[in-house]
Amino acid sequence: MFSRLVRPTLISARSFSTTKQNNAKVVVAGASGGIGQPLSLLLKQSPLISELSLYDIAHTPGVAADLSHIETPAKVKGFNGPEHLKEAFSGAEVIIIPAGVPRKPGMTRDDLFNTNAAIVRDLVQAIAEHAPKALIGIITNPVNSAVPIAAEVLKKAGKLDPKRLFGVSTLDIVRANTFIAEAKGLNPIDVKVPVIGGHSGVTIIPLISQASPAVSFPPDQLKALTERIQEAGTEVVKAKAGAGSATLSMAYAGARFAVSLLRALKGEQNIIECAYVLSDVTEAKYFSTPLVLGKNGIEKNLGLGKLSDFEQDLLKAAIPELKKNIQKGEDFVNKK
Ligand SMILES: NC(=O)c1ccc[n+]([C@@H]2O[C@H](COP(=O)([O-])OP(=O)(O)OC[C@H]3O[C@@H](n4cnc5c(N)ncnc54)[C@H](O)[C@@H]3O)[C@@H](O)[C@H]2O)c1
Ligand SMILES: O=C(O)C[C@H](O)C(=O)O
Repeated sequence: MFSRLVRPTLISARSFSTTKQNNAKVVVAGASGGIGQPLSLLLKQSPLISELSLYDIAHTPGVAADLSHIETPAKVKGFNGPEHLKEAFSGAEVIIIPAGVPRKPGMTRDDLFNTNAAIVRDLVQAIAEHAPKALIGIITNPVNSAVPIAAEVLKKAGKLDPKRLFGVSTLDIVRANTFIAEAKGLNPIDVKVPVIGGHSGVTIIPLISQASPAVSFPPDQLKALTERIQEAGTEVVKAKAGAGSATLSMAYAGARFAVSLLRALKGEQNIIECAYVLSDVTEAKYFSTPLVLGKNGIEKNLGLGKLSDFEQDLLKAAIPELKKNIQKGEDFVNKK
């Protein structure tokens, strides 16, 4: 089934005029940041977007003015500060949230909770008020807790539609594709590796046994590759040495995910992405698996597929950590 994973083409500036267009308003919340800026740049190139709404608490007018000169149809508008949330969010079909602080060396994603939980809560509260039908993609870490926070806020507002809320784990898939392609001398464009679970350390579960094309590795190499995929975010944090975490690869992954949502909204069939969503596939209430996307968000959850013994053990290790992260997010909204 994973051969049907679809990789979007991020269309270059001049090719848009012959391509079918859409009228979607897309919001990037956190648009001035390390992820927000390149993500907005990539989205500005999509013919599926008629309005690109850039929201942040700093620097948005400059980012919007800059991007607005690019010769593609998407109209760019910048909104600075919470008093503009209504205008920024109203009528949006897709809202992608990369707002919040990134890690420094030595930190875990969970160490970001104290700062980022409130940011996600407040932005999602504004979505509940101004764009309750939007498809929401949460990039902000810790994703494992941020998505439960968003769900609880939406639930309290009577606006939760579990089919429309996603934690963006696409970067894990992008990395798995890249690393497996490198190891086997393949073109990464042809490689599709599902990555399930959550988005931190042991909760990231690459399903290399389900890769397309089929690949196999001796046990020690399989373990090393799996651990590299699980720790790839830390690899970037260390390399950036205090200047943040992955931004450019995340912008690519975020654009890939947003474009997949838009293509599905437009009625394209067989759009499949893994994402961290409300789920009854495992004991963890939120879990990432491959999803068929459609006009209303999740059309079908494709579940785990057949796991190898090695992957079963990864799943066992992930569940307690996921449950803890989920509880922490829910408690943040409900036990104040
Ligand atoms: N899901 C993933 O795979 C993944 C990958 C990389 C990074 N991340 C996470 O994405 C987040 C952003 O990373 P970054 O490198 O872009 O950080 P950054 O500090 O460069 O940018 C964050 C932006 O958020 C803005 N912001 C802060 N509070 C806001 C609010 N209340 N409303 C709107 N905007 C607000 C800031 O002004 C800034 O422009 C971090 O939490 C990071 O851990 C997730
Ligand atoms: O590692 C981080 O803190 C950022 C992100 O979650 C990543 O996987 O790159």
